[in-house]
Amino acid sequence: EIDLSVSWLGLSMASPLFNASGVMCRHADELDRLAASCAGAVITKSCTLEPRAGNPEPRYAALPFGSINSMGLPNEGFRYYLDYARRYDYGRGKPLFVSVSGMSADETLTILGELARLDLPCLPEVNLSCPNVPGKPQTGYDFAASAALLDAIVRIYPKTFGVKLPPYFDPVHFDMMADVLRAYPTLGFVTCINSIGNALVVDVERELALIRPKDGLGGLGGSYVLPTALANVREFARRLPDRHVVGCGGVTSGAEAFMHILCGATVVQIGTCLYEEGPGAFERIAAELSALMRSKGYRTLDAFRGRLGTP
Ligand SMILES: O=C1NC(=O)NC(C(=O)O)N1
Repeated sequence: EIDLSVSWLGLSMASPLFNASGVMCRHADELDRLAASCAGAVITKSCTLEPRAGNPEPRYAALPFGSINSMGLPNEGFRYYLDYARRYDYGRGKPLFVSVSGMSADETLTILGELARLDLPCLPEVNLSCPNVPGKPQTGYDFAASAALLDAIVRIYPKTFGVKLPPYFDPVHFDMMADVLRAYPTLGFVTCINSIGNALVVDVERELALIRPKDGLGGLGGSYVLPTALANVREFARRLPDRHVVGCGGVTSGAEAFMHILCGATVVQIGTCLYEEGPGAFERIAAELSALMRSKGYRTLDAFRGRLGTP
């Protein structure tokens, strides 16, 4: 029988699939719905110190092959998510991840300090890559700022944590960011990728950008980003063999989840497809993945994880 389970970072998951931060995870009822679905884990919307309404609408648009968004970190504030993490039923076997995206390094450190004090079984995913707060650069594209933040984080957060990375597009940048990340032994996982930032989609008939923030600039998600996501998964998995890579980007089917795992992903997050299809996507994609594995004679994910070859 096909076994889709994953054991990693002291966690065990019945399915390698869960939501990408930002999708169906801003409010407690959404998070509960994810926990009740076939998702193998749950991650919260990136939180900031104070609640945020986010950017003016329209700020999300579905596209023929994915999505564009400039939400601007709308969230209930970190205390809301820490409270959810306090009340969460870890016994049901679905890990909880808390995404953290302070509006400054200090905010991120304050949030992580509070999280450390609670000493809960949840793990932080520190978002280094939100492209949608006007005037706020993606930390992940500034290697010195990333190192400085990580230096400060490991001083106040003693446990295992992860980071959400933006996509990189040059081997030199894969090398430079991997060199930064390698220096932090408690960095247990890197999530590749966040949306491809600052894309522009045009409505020809109305001669308008599709979304309002930043005059139409927003993060690209969905099928458009799959090849870039796979490259980032494979390149970071190669460079950080003793850490886990969480694959994210362009997963709409079992075959695409298979691709991410073949490229080295331990587990896989689903964003745009979840937003458009709903939590039934987890069951469908898991069933498709199982069927594909069966057709190839693989019984477990370990049988093919990281085994992508070159012709
Ligand atoms: O990290 C993020 N990535 C995105 O694509 N959008 C959200 C956001 O805008 O809040 N944040």
